[in-house]
Amino acid sequence: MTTEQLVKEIQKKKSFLCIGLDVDLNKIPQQLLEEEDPIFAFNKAIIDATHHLCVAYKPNTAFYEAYGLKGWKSLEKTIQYLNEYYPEIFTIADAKRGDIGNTSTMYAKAFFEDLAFDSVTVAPYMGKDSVEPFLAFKDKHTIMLALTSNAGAFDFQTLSVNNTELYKQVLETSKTWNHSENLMYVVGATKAEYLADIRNIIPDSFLLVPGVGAQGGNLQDVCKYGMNDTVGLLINSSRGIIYASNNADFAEVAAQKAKELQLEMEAELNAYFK
Ligand SMILES: O=C(O)c1cc(=O)[nH]c(=O)n1[C@@H]1O[C@H](COP(=O)(O)O)[C@@H](O)[C@H]1O
Repeated sequence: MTTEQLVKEIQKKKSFLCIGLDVDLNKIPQQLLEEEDPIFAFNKAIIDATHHLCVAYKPNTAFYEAYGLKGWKSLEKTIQYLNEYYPEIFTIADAKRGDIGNTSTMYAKAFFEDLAFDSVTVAPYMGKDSVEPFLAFKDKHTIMLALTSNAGAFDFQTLSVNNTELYKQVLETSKTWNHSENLMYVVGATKAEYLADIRNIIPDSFLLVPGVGAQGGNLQDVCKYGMNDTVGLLINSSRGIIYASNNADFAEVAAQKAKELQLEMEAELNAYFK
């Protein structure tokens, strides 16, 4: 999917919501455990109930890898279902990969070719040759960690290097890489006040912003500092939406939660583009 197609979808739905499909069998309605593939059954119900309110889904691969072959199969069925029935939706494999170039190429093939995701998250720690193999794929997007939502973000990401903070150096340097137009960046919603500085370095890039809902990030603050003329934001909530109920009405209640966020996003879009 191209960035232009993503922006069109945001404008059409008045939403830049990304729903995280982080499925934990201990948290889903227990009657689903009788299904042949409980993870896929859960995802399908959530997707069917919420697809009109969001523009992206982000399965975090950890929640699938934890269940071995069965989990990987559920991930494959989920992305195939999305690509077949909701091809307008932007898909993110949250895998946080990155390795020597030769290995990164295989990671890129796994997520972009075999599973056919639109994007994958990567870690920048191994540098240019670990990220460029992902960037080489046309109309695919590589979402690199910049400033993450967790407390440990302050262990390394904000340390001073070259008289700047490491995450800022990561942003600056990554702009010089081949096909850097295929980069997006992760900035945690819990770090909204840093977005003004971040926008000075990467004014036009899309940002994936996780951390509203369960982690306490504030949507309005993220929009205030992070929105740009093409919106430039995908705000993710996982647990806050998919586990809003663990009764038979889970999909319906998830849709209500998604609708609440969509309405807040619509208000932000109306204010910015008035
Ligand atoms: O790359 C991510 O998506 C990510 C980066 C980050 O800084 N913080 C963060 O929470 N995430 C992911 O975003 C999701 C957040 O989930 P909730 O806290 O349940 O909304 C999880 O899949 C995290 O792994």
